[in-house]
Order: sequence, then structure tokens, then C-alpha cells
Amino acid sequence: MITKRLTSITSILLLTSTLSFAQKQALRLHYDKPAAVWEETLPLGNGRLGMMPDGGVNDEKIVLNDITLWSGSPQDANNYEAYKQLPQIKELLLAGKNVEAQALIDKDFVCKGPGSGGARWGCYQVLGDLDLKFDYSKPNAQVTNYQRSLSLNTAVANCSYLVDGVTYKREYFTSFGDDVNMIRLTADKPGKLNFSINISRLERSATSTSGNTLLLQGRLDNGTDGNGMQYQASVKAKLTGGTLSSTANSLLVKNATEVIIYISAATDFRKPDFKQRIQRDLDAAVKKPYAAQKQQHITNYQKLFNRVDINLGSPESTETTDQQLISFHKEPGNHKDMPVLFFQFGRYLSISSTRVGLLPPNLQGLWANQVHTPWNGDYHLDVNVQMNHFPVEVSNLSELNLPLVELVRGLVKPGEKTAKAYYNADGWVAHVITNVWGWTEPGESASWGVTKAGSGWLCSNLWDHYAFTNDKAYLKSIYLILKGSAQFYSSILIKDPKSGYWVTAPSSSPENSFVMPDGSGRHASICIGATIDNQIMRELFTNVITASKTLGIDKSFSDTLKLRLKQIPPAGIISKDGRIQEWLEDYQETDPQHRHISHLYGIYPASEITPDGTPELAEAAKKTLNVRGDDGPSWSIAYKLLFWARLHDGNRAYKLFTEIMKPTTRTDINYGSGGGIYPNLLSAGPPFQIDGNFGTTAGIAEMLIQSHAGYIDLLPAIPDSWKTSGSVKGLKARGNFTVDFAWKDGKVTTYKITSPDPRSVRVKVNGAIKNVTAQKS
Ligand SMILES: C[C@@H]1O[C@@H](O)[C@@H](O)[C@H](O)[C@@H]1O
Repeated sequence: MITKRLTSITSILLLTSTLSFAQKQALRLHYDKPAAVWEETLPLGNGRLGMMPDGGVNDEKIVLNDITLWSGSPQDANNYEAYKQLPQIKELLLAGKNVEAQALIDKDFVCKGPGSGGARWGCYQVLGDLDLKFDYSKPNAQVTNYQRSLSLNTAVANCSYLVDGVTYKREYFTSFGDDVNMIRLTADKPGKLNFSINISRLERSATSTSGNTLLLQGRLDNGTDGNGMQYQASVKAKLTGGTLSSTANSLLVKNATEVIIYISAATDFRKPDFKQRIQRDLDAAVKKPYAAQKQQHITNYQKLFNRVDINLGSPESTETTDQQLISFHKEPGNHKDMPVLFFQFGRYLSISSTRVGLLPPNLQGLWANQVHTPWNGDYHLDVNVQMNHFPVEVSNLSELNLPLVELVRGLVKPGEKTAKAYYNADGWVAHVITNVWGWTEPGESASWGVTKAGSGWLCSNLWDHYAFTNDKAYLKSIYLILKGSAQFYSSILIKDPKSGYWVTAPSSSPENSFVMPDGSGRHASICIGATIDNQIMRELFTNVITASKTLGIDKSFSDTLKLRLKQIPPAGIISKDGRIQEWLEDYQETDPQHRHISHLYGIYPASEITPDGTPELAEAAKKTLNVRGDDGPSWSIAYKLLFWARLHDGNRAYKLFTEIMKPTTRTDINYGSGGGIYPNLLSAGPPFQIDGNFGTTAGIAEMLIQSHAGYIDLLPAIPDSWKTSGSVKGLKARGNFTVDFAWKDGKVTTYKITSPDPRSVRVKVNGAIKNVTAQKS
């Protein structure tokens, strides 16, 4: 009886009042000292430009970024003779000679040239460093009242401190509106601001001034004649009081009371007129009143950020964020503010690191302080770039999936060449890594480089955007991408006489290897029909069949895929010891705790293995995860969190959240264990790698709402520590539904489901699945 009444108008009223409390949450990162290292600086960005100020009192260093700044250039490193080796490679594999097949692949079936290790492949690079050197009347005067913060509600950072009776304030934002970086400095006593402005870069740069404009210009190495991408940053300062002058390579501010610094930057990536654009943006920004610019920035940012609220019933912590992280890791149960802060920080990072019409977030989003970034700061396709987009749909930032869609669309043509060169196959393929130059070739080593799950996995992200938006026009616009990928996998399958299944060959499970079962103790990576290939094909073929039906096209191709679904291996095969096999054969792993868990792709992002639909496989998956352990780079722990959430074990998922949230300062490149979170809440591989942030954000949402199993599931994996009470506003479910709900003692008390096209929807509330009618949003 109660439940029935609760879905009426009264519940909605009840709900709305609860949520208005949530909306007032102040979400910020804050500290009581300047950043001592880059991993303590505050990330600001507007999806194209970025800056990370350290808040230094005497010397402020601000690292600048532009998401398009890449060295290297387009190249064709396909080995067009490679497909001729395929018959022999397949023969060796079917004969169980995996090591020999791998050797042949290393010889003739990888990319030509140095691949990702070469200058032509390129890497994402830092733009430069802006340095502000301050003169205070009493140089070594004591600094007091220091505070530094970043508001997630406004995407504005601040710092302030007191020196010699003068309060100095700085405000920073990367404008969502004027598309320039802006820094406003004030002193509460007239004429107290004295500092120099310098800009520099470690290499390939020239700093100069033209009038009172400071310029940093250069050209990166394209790996051929050295004349690669051009870039420029132009800096202007607007003063209240005092004087501005310039030297050959710096600006000098004397006796000012307020200074606004504007940094406009761009590259010639798809923009030959980039210099005009920089000047236009700079001139326009300098003319506008600051308060209006700041308000415009906040309004544009909040259009995305304010769509979602989460409240776990605890007030904002009073500790500084670095202290809060330490306290949380010590006593997770007592600090429910951290999951909310970390979740919303993930949404903030999505909004700040990509924008429609440009590039998706790379391994470091868009924040880099090096010329040579770890793993080239590229787009890894065997979990990393996909994980960067795991949270965007459910956390109501759907349009931020579109830059990835366009990156993938750009891989189809080069991917068709690669499919022909290596497999003489139809369709298109991409392997383990790509860059802004359209790389689809295998990598330079067989041990990791010939995994071809990347393109199929990307299609899963593309499908998700359709599943969550229900946008048929979008589906039509991506259909040929999905079809081309399905064509590739379908056309390279061979029949494995031993298992009778049709499988991919050569195949491999991302970056993992096994012990040869021939007693030689040798290790190999190359096999036939790795589990992830089978799971990706099952999901992709099913999606293409659904798309062709929805669009009323391509029936014959859809029928070939229906046949293929009967021929390829199932989503999971249970091994002798009760786990999900990573490979078609029950090989012994070389590293049972390996960071990649690719054979559980069928649980997330796919939904081929579910507790209700495939209970045995779900149990086997739990065994697999228990052996894999809870350690690894942040992305790996975040992925395990997602699996346990999909397996509906909220407490285990929460335990993994606490594992992720361990404070770290390590920055060495580490493949194995490690993980951790830096004082600025960015996630560590180590080093800094943003997929841990995004994977965890998706994981928190997955504990509160799921919609992949054919119904909307509220609180599917809520941990005990969140059960007391809480509320959510604006999370999304597949079918283009927006869901607000609240709970008490682990039970949903009220919920509201809306949609632009209201219709009946199945929802699971407190264990019961029912049909309700969504309301018009
Ligand atoms: C960027 C790198 O990508 C893969 O190689 C992962 O296995 C590593 O852990 C790292 O995340």
C-alpha cells in the first residue's frame, strides 16, 4: 500500500524539498599552503586550454596546456605484406605453437618502424610555464592566513594570504566563454602589487614581447623534417593603478592595486588561422568587464555541472583536502563527504578536459607538465580512453562523449587500410594505442601490440551514447562505424577444430601472458579467441543487429551476425578452478594478480554476465576477482570496483573505493601495484593518470543506479556505510531517463523518473521490479 502511494504527486513534492538541500553543497578542494609539487597544483580547464597554478607567494608557477599540442605527424606504418604471414601464424597457433607464432608476428606482423617509440608517432606535450615573481616591500616578511582552493561549483580557483598587513588575493579560471586563461590579482592596499611575468618552455620555443604583449611561440618535431605543429601563447595584463612595462622577454608590473592577466593560446591543429584566433580572443577578453566574464564562465560551466547532485548525508569536511584524504583512508566509515567530493570532482574533470568539436581527454586528460609525457600522453585503447568516458552518460554529461565519437570516426579510414594490410579483411580495426594522427597499426611488439580489442571496445562507448540518449539520428550517424568494426571481426574468424568455435587469430588478452601448457615453462601472449575478443564480438554483433532493426536497414548483414553469434565462444568459460578463463584454453597465468582484467569485459561495460541473467558466470567472476586481488594502478582498482558494483556487492565495491583513495606522492612509472590519489585528488598509476578518476566516478554512480539489464535499478550496490540516508538528483539511465531519488536505512523512500519522451519504464525499487510511467522532463 505505502509503495503505491509514494509514486503519487506527494512523493515528488517530498523529493523536491530533499534535493534543494543537496544543491547547496559547497564542493571544493582547499589547502592551507602553496603547492610544493605539481601533484598538489589545482587543475583548471575548459576542454581546450588548461592551467595548474601552484599558489606560490614569492614565485608562482602556472603550468599551461592546450589539448591539441602534439608532436609527430600522420604516417603510414602498415606492413602491407603482413597478411601473407597470416596462414602460417594461424597454422602455428592451431598447432599449439604459440611462441613460434609470436616470434613470426614480432618479425612481420607488427607496425613498420619504431611505432609509439618514434618521434613521428609523437606525444602530447606541455604548452609552457607562466612564472610570476613577486616583490614585497619587506622581502622576508611573514606570510599568514594562507589559503588556496578550487570550487567545483564554479570552476574558479583562489588563493589569498597576508604579508606585512596587506591581503593579497588571486583568482584563476580557464574561461568557458572567452576561451582564455584568466588570473586576477589584487592587494587590499593601493599600489602593493609588484611582480614580473615570464613565460617559457623547455624546448622548441622562443619568448619575446611585442608592445605589452608577452609571446611564447614554437614548432614541435614532426619526426620527419622537424617542422611539426606550431603553437603560440599570448599574454596581456590589464592594470588598475601602477605601471606596466616590458623587457625583451617579460612584462613588469609596478605599484598596481589590481592586475588581470589574460593568456590566449592555440596551435595550428586543424586551425591554420590559429594566430589570428589567439589575437581575436585576447583583444575581445581584455575589453570585457571582469565580473561579467567571470559570471559568463560560471553560467556556462554550471549548465553541465549543476545537472547532478549527490548527498550522502554528511556536511562538508572542515579539514584541508590533503588532510581529508588521509583521514578518509584511515576511517572511511566516518567521512562520507569524500565519495561525494570525489564523484563531483570526476564530473568537473570531464567538463574541464574535453569539449564538443575537439579532442577527448587523453591519459592525463589535458594536464601535463612534461615535454615527453608518460606513455606519450596518448589514447590507449585497451581500457584507458574508454574508461575516461565511463562516467559521462550516467553522470548526465552525455555530450562529452561526442569528441570520442569523432576521434573514432577518424580511425575508420586508416583502420580499413590496416585491416587490409594485416588481415586482408573487410571493415576497419584499431589495436592498442592511437594518437591525434589517426594511428591504427599494431604496436611495435607482439607481446602487447597486436591486441585488436581496441576498436570493438570503442564501439561500446559509441553504443552507450545511443543507449542513454535514444537518439536515432545519432545511431544512424554511427551505424557504419559499428558495422565496419563488426565486418572486420566477422571476416577474420577461423574455425578452431579443437573447440569447434569460430575465433579470432592471432588474438591476445591485453598486455597479459600465460605459461605454455607444453611443459617448457615458456611464456606467450599470442593465442586464438581470447575471452575479451569473444565478449566484445558478442556485444558488438548484438548492437549492430539491434541498430539495423531500429533503423530498418541492412537485414542481410544482420542475419550473418546472428549466425556468427551461434558460432563464436560464449561470454565466459569456467576454468577448472571455477574462475572465468581469460583465454579460450585454461592456461596458467604468468601473473594471477595482473592489472588488466579484460576477461570480465562481459560484466562491464558489456552486460553479458549478470547476477540475475548468468548466476554461474557471476559466481565465477567473483572467484576471478578474489584471485586478482584489490591492488594495482588506480584504473585497475576502479575497474574492479565497477565489476563488484555490477555483481551487486556494495560493501566490496566500497572497500575498493577506500583502496583507491590511498594518499600517494609516488610519480615513478609503475606497471604493477601502486595506485593512490595525489593531494590534488588526481589519480595515480603512478604517475598521474586520469582514468582512475573517471573509472571511480563511474563506479560510484554504478553503486547507486544501474540500467544495463533491461530495467532501472535503484541502489543496486549501496554499501552499508551509505545506507543511513541520502539522495541523488539528475543521474541518467539508458533510454534517456533522468532519475532523482532518496533513501533512508537502505530503502528508497521516493523517486522521480523523467524523460523528454515520457513512456512506461521498468524500475527495480527495494527489490521489486515494476512498470511506472516516466514524466515529461
Ligand atoms: C597507460 C598504460 O596503459 C597500459 O599499458 C596499462 O597497462 C598501464 O597500466 C598504463 O595504464
